[in-house]
Amino acid sequence: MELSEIGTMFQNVSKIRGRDPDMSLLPTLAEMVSRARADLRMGLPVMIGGYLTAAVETLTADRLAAMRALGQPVIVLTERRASTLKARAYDGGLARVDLPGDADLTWLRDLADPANDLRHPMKGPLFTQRQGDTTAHRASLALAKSAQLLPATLMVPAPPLPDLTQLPDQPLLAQLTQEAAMAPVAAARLPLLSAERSRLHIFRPDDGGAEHYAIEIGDPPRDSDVLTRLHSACFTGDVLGSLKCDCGPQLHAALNAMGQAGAGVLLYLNQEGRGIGLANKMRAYDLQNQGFDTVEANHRLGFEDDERDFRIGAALLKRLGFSSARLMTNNPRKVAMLEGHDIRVTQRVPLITPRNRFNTDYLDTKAEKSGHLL
Ligand SMILES: Nc1nc2c(ncn2[C@@H]2O[C@H](COP(=O)(O)OP(=O)(O)OP(=O)(O)O)[C@@H](O)[C@H]2O)c(=O)[nH]1
Ligand SMILES: [Zn+2]
Repeated sequence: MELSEIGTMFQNVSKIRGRDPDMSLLPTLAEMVSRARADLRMGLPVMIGGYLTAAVETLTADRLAAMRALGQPVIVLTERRASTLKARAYDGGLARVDLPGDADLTWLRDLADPANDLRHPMKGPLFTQRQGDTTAHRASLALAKSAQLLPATLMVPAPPLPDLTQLPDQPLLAQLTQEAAMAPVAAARLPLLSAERSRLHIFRPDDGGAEHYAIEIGDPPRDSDVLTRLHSACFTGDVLGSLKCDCGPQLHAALNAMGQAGAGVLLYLNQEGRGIGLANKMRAYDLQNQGFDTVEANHRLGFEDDERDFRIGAALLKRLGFSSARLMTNNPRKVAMLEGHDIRVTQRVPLITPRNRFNTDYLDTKAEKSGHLL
């Protein structure tokens, strides 16, 4: 669906309702996408282009039957998941698998979720499609990921259904890759153990995504290369003190260093599990208990190694008025990203924390596969 058609669609809706609303009261594309995320998480299908689309993870048996009644559905998987399942991905990054006539909800869920891969390895033969436009299918996976669901959807061509969220495929894809604008919402003084002179700032993106935080220690001059940490949320490490990763110790080491220096900015980005969300991170941990490393586990779930959008860090620093940083990290990608988005990194400050028997393999994998300097 073209952008111009969205306007027509809205006009039709207003005609149905028998009034002529001010267009500014109707949802924008960004708002429709945010609504669609919530729909998929609840198990409600959405329309993407000409396809009725449901997330496999939240699909119910009734809705599976109803989708089958409309035609031949396809299961859309990322190439990562497809390669684990030995399904051919002809579409560059994704595979469209024909839903077999006898497949039930359990079969479908096992296709999306690798939890039982080792127990029931054979899912096939899987027949994948190779012709036609895949824009809507690509958009469906991007939407599922942004809803922090498993990247697996069920799609079937269908006429528009009233009351379902309707999204145009190409604009949806563009919207999901666009950088969100960050608005400051509130800030207040917050004395910390590591630094009594601290402020917590809350930022809200304009795309309905998660809020992010900045902890400003002291009063760093805006023209200085401020001591900076980009920290990604880790509920297990930051809050529970998990021994499986280095997040908790890194968080506190960074705050302590800033406290001692008397100035710094710690950006707390709500990108749990390298952007896949806590539920998927726990799925990844379950796979790690089955013997896969942190990168392999992400791939088996259908994700890339790292699904974070690091542009957010640069956007927040700029919002706070900084243009250069001394960055506390072992991850060269964070340095490259900031430099690529107009933040000069004058120094990389290593942030090495102690190893233990639960995190040592994880740290080795970060060094070997993700390029961390440990
Ligand atoms: N998917 C996944 N995420 C994990 C796992 N272990 C930790 N994480 C997440 O990884 C992220 C770690 O973030 P950071 O410490 O900011 O980043 P980093 O890439 O390790 O780089 P550094 O700046 O060197 O620490 C957090 O979002 C954690 O929740 C795992 O096994 N799987
Ligand atoms: Zn962690």
